[in-house]
Amino acid sequence: MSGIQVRELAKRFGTRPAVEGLTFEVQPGEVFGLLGPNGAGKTTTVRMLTGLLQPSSGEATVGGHSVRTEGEALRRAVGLLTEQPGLYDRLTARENLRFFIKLHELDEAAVWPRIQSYLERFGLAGREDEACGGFSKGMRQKLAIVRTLVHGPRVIFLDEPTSGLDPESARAVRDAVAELASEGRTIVLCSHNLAEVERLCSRVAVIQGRLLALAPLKELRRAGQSLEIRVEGEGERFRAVLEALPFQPTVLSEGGKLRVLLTEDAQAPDVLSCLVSAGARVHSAVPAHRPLEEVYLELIRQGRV
Ligand SMILES: Nc1ncnc2c1ncn2[C@@H]1O[C@H](COP(=O)(O)OP(=O)(O)OP(=O)(O)O)[C@@H](O)[C@H]1O
Repeated sequence: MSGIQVRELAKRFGTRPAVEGLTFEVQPGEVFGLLGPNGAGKTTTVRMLTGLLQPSSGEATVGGHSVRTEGEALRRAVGLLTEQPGLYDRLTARENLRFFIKLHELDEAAVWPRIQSYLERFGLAGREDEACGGFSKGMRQKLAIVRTLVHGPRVIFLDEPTSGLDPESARAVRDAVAELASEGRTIVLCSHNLAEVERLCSRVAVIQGRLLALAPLKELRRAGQSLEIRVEGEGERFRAVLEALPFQPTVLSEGGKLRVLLTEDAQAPDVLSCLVSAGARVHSAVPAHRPLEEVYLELIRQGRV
């Protein structure tokens, strides 16, 4: 079985639970976001799913390998980009990569063309024979990503992959991630960069010691969608009539702009016909999604109570 299947996974350090009751699945070809505030248990979860830490209870299968009983095979099969690039400063980029090629017992001649294509994509081609100690933070990060991909893993865990990268490099990395997913690889992205999560992930889990939410990104954002309407004159004149609609929407007005919070798409036509009947001249009406950040912060707030 490929992809990731997690069932009631938990880790305690001593008597203190770091994470518990984690249950989710990630399909091949999916970019799955693992979100949560500092100390929420993301790293602990990733370490369990990559065979670096034994769970206290529960089970998970990653790329067909049990995290409990097949740690060795699992560690060889997955790709893991950790927060710290963990490169050998005194070795050149090529030597660093060669080290991992040997570790995975791969034929260098066979894998190098793919590695070379990543080096080119990330602007590192031509720098292969320089010592990593002299690389900038971004160059080290990009080399660490190449290293994560050396063995062509089917399941890839990326912790803050674009941290420290300039916008152009960050885009190159995002494009590479999307491409890896389109090749049918399973990708788990841990990130505090919610704009990046919105761009890359199809589904997310929000955790804080336990699962607070597990949903397609679209669904999370739909919670609290709104309609942004521009009318002639002051929007405030229409607030009362809109709030009197059967579904009693919350209405915010500012100058000629009205923001009507909806609970479902089907309410939009009612809002517009109500406005027109009340004599409003409507210039535009645009559905607006609530930014992921707002939904995320609300989930964390609710999770704390
Ligand atoms: N080896 C360890 N020994 C004891 N406690 C640990 C250990 N590793 C993690 N923890 C605890 O487990 C909890 C979860 O930590 P974890 O590093 O998984 O969080 P995180 O979500 O990755 O945070 P961040 O976003 O800051 O990286 C924290 O309370 C942390 O102190």
